[in-house]
Amino acid sequence: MTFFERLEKRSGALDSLVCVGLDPDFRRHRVEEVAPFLRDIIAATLPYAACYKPNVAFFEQWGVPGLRALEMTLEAIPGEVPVIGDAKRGDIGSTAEAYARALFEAWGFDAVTVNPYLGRDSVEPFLAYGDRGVYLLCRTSNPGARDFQSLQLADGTPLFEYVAATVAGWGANTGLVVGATAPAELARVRELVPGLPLLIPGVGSQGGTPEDVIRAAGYRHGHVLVNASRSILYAGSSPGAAADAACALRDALRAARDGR
Ligand SMILES: O=C(O)c1cc(=O)[nH]c(=O)n1[C@@H]1O[C@H](COP(=O)(O)O)[C@@H](O)[C@H]1O
Repeated sequence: MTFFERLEKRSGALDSLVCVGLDPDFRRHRVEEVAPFLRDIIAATLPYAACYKPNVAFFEQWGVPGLRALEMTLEAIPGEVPVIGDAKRGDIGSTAEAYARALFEAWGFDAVTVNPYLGRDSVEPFLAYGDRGVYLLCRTSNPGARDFQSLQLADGTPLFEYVAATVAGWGANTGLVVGATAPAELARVRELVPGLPLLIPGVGSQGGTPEDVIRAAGYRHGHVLVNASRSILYAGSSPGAAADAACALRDALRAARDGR
């Protein structure tokens, strides 16, 4: 099964669009606490998590001990649960090949985030792993997204729309990253490329809402995946609080679908 088939299956079985972001905060933990902390978070949030998304930067910040914590964290995720390695790589083809080997083979991620700024040849080494998923940055959730991504081409098309339409033809295993903080842009992308799976970060701590996301993107298992990291991990001081936050996000997304 491909990544997107696995994601659709789990998302459907749980009726959950929630992706739990695993981004441990260096202000809150010593490195040796990270793996046990995340192991408890994973155990508690499993009933609600269609997917997990460790952002590798949050492990790399501790150097080699942080990478060991990532290894132990990945071991704590049951095999049937898809895992996205968020690394936002983007480089010339030969280097991209090394990045793809690192993320897919050494780390064993089921999907990755990739920055398509360098163009098609920089993404192809990732696409070559046909059973894995490749989420390409399209319209990010941060304020600076407007600096480049909203610039208009000569015919008036914003760059992020051009990216969406272009990468749609790059392979069967591509998806797009579109932030929850820009619902109008999210709706536009959904309209332009209805068949492409979307990874939607930016709810919770960055201010995006489940209602806006579902109104803009629709509710479809495997095709809409909504990530929250800090607002789940640090919802309270116990894994139970993280579970409650993940459950609440799942329920808010369902309620938005059902018009409740
Ligand atoms: O690719 C991503 O996941 C991503 C893209 C984007 O546009 N915005 C964004 O916040 N992210 C990631 O999603 C996570 C959001 O974390 P929280 O704001 O704590 O929920 C972080 O790991 C970000 O790096």
